[in-house]
Amino acid sequence: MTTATATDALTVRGLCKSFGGRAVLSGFDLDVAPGEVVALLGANGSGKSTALKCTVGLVRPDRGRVGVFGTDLLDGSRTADRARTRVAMVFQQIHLVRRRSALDNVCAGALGRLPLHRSWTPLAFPRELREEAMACLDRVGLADRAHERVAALSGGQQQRVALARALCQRAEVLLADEPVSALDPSAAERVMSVMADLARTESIAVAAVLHQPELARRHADRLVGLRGGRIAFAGAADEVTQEQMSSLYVVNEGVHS
Ligand SMILES: Nc1ncnc2c1ncn2[C@@H]1O[C@H](COP(=O)(O)OP(=O)(O)OP(=O)(O)O)[C@@H](O)[C@H]1O
Repeated sequence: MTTATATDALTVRGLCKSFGGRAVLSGFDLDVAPGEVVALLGANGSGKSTALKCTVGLVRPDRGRVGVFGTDLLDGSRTADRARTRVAMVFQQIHLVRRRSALDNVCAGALGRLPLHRSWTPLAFPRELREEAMACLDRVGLADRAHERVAALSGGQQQRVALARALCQRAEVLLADEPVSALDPSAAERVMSVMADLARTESIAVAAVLHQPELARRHADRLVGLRGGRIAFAGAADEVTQEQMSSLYVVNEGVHS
């Protein structure tokens, strides 16, 4: 059992989830500190996405606890809802409004923290917010594309817009589900570099599901391996052995794919 420290941004304990009586997650634990990048690795069907979705509340776990800076995220309270706004999620299939500009999409990241008494339309985003969004785009190297429609950007650029949107949300925890799986190697490298740089410079706690072990080793501080819904290993990126890594991808009768 892992022990949470006062500095952890994200603390996950004992998550369990079954679908149709079949256990897909059995006792998942995770701690991520501000500024730290943790990569979740594992074969298809090992439970990585379910672990992230349970963590953010998109899937209700059967058991377990999720804490964000000490607040229980799953207890259904208003405090939990507020704590959830500190968490952003980035997916493989990029959830941006394709016909809107990159800048509008980034501004939309702030909707959760804007006053609720007026409904914001892209034209009404306040000037300060547009400036902040522009600074976020600049942080991911896309200030010069701010006014282009998202549909006109490449997959890697769109994923960087998604990261800028998380920045504009002022997220302190970022969960990324296969953020680079659809990208070519050089775009994947760039997106991971940007994500790791944001983690370190903005003190964001990042947990990312990755399918590329070497990319994970290069950009993550720690690696967590999942096999058949259980943690197979967890350790510093430079200490996890090649054998441990390879063991995740061995065809195994216990793994659901
Ligand atoms: N909503 C659902 N209903 C039923 N089964 C599900 C559901 N979501 C996930 N599963 C099953 O849970 C298991 C784990 O799925 P999950 O998507 O978490 O794995 P993963 O490690 O992320 O896989 P991949 O690398 O292929 O994305 C799989 O066998 C999957 O079919």
